[in-house]
Amino acid sequence: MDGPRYYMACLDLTGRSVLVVGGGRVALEKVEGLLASGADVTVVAPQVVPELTRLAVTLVRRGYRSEDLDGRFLVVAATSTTSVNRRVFRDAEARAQLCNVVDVPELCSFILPAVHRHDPIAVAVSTGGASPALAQRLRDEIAAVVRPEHADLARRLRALRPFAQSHFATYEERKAYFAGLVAEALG
Ligand SMILES: C[C@@]1(CC(=O)O)C2=NC(=C\c3[nH]c(c(CCC(=O)O)c3CC(=O)O)Cc3[nH]c(c(CC(=O)O)c3CCC(=O)O)/C=C3\N/C(=C\2)[C@@H](CCC(=O)O)[C@]3(C)CC(=O)O)/[C@H]1CCC(=O)O
Ligand SMILES: NC(=O)c1ccc[n+]([C@@H]2O[C@H](COP(=O)([O-])OP(=O)(O)OC[C@H]3O[C@@H](n4cnc5c(N)ncnc54)[C@H](O)[C@@H]3O)[C@@H](O)[C@H]2O)c1
Repeated sequence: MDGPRYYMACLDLTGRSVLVVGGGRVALEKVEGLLASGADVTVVAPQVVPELTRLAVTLVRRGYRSEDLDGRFLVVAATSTTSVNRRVFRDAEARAQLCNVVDVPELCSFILPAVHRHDPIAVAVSTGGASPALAQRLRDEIAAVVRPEHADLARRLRALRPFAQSHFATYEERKAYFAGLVAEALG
């Protein structure tokens, strides 16, 4: 059976408050990804792996409570207890907050793609939940297409944006200018 047709987006988590429920290896992996995106991370779990205590997160060492969701932009749950994961999802849905329960797509309002970063470029592949193993394989193949000159070009084009805004009067002119520069650089 086909799953949902997911809406693809890039979230700006800089300085935004994110809750991670659970403090095991899987939670650690998610926390590292969230911190790398600039999120302000709170972890709630009775037990946490030692690595988590060395990261710049707020640790709350007890079981999850509904009010832990207060003020969060989104929540990721990675506990080993299905009833807790279910409760987090139900609470998040009731508050219209984004929720990912790791590896349980029916308890997710968003799922995670396989990602390759070559800043500022990011390649993300989702199979819509059909196969994470296939998503990883495709991610690696597509990542090989993204070369250092693409990242350099992206940086140079970004630097030209203020000039284009002030120099060209219309959207059409700016579009033609940037398309021309990309074609000139890459053929
Ligand atoms: C891409 C990645 C991103 C990330 O997690 O950051 C990610 N899973 C990764 C790895 C991975 N996960 C699994 C394996 C074993 C091989 C396999 O089963 O294929 C491997 C491979 C490995 O471990 O190397 C098992 C698995 N995963 C899900 C289920 C449930 C199910 O299938 O129903 C099961 C079965 C559990 C079981 O059998 O018990 C569900 C989800 N996993 C997703 C994402 C979402 C859909 C992504 C998409 O659209 O493709 C979704 C729906 C929800 C979510 O978790 O967001 C990350 C790679 C990170 C990287 O390499 O950078
Ligand atoms: N380990 C893996 O490779 C792997 C891979 C994919 C998925 N998973 C699944 O992901 C989940 C987490 O895996 P893990 O290896 O990190 O598990 P783990 O057992 O090491 O960690 C579970 C964490 O959940 C916390 N927890 C338990 N009850 C809680 C509650 N009421 N409130 C808040 N936190 C609570 C525990 O304190 C612990 O920190 C499991 O369901 C597992 O099946 C594991």
